[in-house]
Amino acid sequence: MTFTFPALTPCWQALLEARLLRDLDVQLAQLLARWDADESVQLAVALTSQELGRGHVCFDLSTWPERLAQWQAQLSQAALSWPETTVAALDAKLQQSPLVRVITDPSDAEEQGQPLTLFAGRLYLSRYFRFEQQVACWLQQASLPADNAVNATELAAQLRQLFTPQPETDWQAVAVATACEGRFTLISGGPGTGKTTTVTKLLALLVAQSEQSLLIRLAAPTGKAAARLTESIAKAKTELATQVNADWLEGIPTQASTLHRLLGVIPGQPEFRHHAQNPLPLDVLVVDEASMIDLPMMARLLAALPPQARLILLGDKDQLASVEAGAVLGDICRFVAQGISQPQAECLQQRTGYDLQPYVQVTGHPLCDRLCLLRKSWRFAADSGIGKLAEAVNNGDEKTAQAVWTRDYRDIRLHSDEQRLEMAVKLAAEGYHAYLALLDKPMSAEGAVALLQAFNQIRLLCALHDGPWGINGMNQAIGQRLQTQGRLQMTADWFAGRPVMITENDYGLGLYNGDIGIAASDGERLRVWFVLPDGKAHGFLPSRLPAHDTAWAMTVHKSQGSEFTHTLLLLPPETNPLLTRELLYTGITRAREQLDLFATPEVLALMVRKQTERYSGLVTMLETMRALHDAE
Ligand SMILES: Nc1ncnc2c1ncn2[C@@H]1O[C@H](COP(=O)(O)OP(=O)(O)OP(=O)(O)O)[C@@H](O)[C@H]1O
Repeated sequence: MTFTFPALTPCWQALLEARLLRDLDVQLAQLLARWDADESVQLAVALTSQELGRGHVCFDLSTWPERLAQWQAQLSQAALSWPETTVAALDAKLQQSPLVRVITDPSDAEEQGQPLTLFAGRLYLSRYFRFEQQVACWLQQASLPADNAVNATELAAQLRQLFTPQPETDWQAVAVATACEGRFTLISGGPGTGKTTTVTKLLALLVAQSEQSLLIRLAAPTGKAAARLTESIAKAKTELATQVNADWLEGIPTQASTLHRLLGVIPGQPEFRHHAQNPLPLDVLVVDEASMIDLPMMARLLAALPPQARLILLGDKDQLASVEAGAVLGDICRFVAQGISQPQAECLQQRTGYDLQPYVQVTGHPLCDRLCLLRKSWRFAADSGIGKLAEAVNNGDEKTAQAVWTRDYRDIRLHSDEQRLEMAVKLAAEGYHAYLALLDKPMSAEGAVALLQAFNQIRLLCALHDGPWGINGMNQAIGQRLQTQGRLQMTADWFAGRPVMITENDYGLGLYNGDIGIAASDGERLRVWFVLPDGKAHGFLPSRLPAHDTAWAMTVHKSQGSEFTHTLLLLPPETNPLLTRELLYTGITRAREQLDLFATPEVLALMVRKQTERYSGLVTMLETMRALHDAE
């Protein structure tokens, strides 16, 4: 049976034509209109679909009047006839709708088949409500006191072995002491705050304390982030080797995998091989770059953990949230502001010797005791402009973010003049000469490792895809410049020196979204060389590659999980919804030693002010569960 959509009313037609709603949003509303003809309910359905496309988990009803006002301002009066204009009236309509399941207790798992769910003034597609509910229920359980009793005296002694006592609180020691007890720990920190160092010490301690051998797994959301975790864990293990017994380190794996690979992809299906009925075989799971995990992935990951396994999430709460819906790490980290409980402060003081009384709040959620913030960056020295700029942007401190450019820091440069686009092309092309110089002889696997290392020294990051200020325009401009300079011969689609980024996972080839490769001849044929997780380079024929883009320029979103010695960050001259504080902070912190920023002071100021808001109900859900639990 085929379903024919009724003709659109002028109001819907106007919203579509003005691109205030997408076809998909309108079609979903129309499809469900068979069961509820109320127009305000239909508009709420369309908005819920639209919000998902924008990364929000739900439609927050409190934004309804604002949305109607925006529409009103953009549409001709003739097209308008809004049914309900107040939040209370819309809420009441939704509560009565046969399409909507109304939830008051967020742990209520009984399914009634409605496609939409209303909870605490938020309208969800029911599937997304279930994802959020699964995550909240897991976190609620995991924040209860654990029954894995530790030997307190032994633990305190081991912590002293790993951390030399400091005059000020050593947050790394506090994080390790926190994670030694409990099923879940989240460690958030900016670049170079020692997340990998801390987790390596933690794993060494867990190995030392365990009577049986522990099965530990390391993972990250993308191939690139997994490769970086592999690299940094190996480095941290080497640094730790002089400090601890060799057998403590032996149990720590050397390879990290992507979350998709860990969970086991089934080709053509959204579900994974590992789930609640077939849990992952592991005792401890460490996941890095957790800010990139979207809500459905987080729900599936948590469902696949065996009941007694420990989960340690690492990430930077201030970075861009996941591309898909949700901001789970950011949501959880909102509880950091609530401090820690009195018993937790006492326990941590016993273990580490640090006085944490100033952070005690009696009314905090139990989840607060599972969160750790690393506050000191070891990567950026006191005279680092990158560090100062990142800090000012992150704090929303517009004045300092402007003043840093006048302080003669040698590692940051601002280009605001009219010629900045041309300058970005020039600097990027110059920076890429170094890797192109390595193409003068047939490429071997060893040579390709060096080639990719040279390419990773510098990268141009853009906020946008399209237009001259986006990656498409910049990739074209850089290619042309290198060609004019005689560094490249772009005779066809594929040419020696073309860098590409993979944009979809190919499990068969072992290439993942975000992987970077470079085309170079092995003497006989042109191959595209990638460094695989084992650290070795492998050359693929161009025709075999999954979807890819040229990668002299990449978006800030795609650069998450990567760092470059020299980063060029190009921002467009006009305002755009994508220009946010999180994007600016993420772009700046991709730079290890040198940052060239191409932007007007006005756009920078606007970005420092504009924090991303992702609508979700996770925090309210956790608060409600706790209140209901306390009332029992
Ligand atoms: N307590 C410490 N004392 C001295 N150096 C430290 C300390 N903690 C970390 N470092 C050094 O700081 C650098 C960054 O540490 P690490 O890689 O653990 O940070 P990270 O937060 O994981 O970094 P990234 O943001 O790059 O992922 C490393 O060189 C590490 O050796």
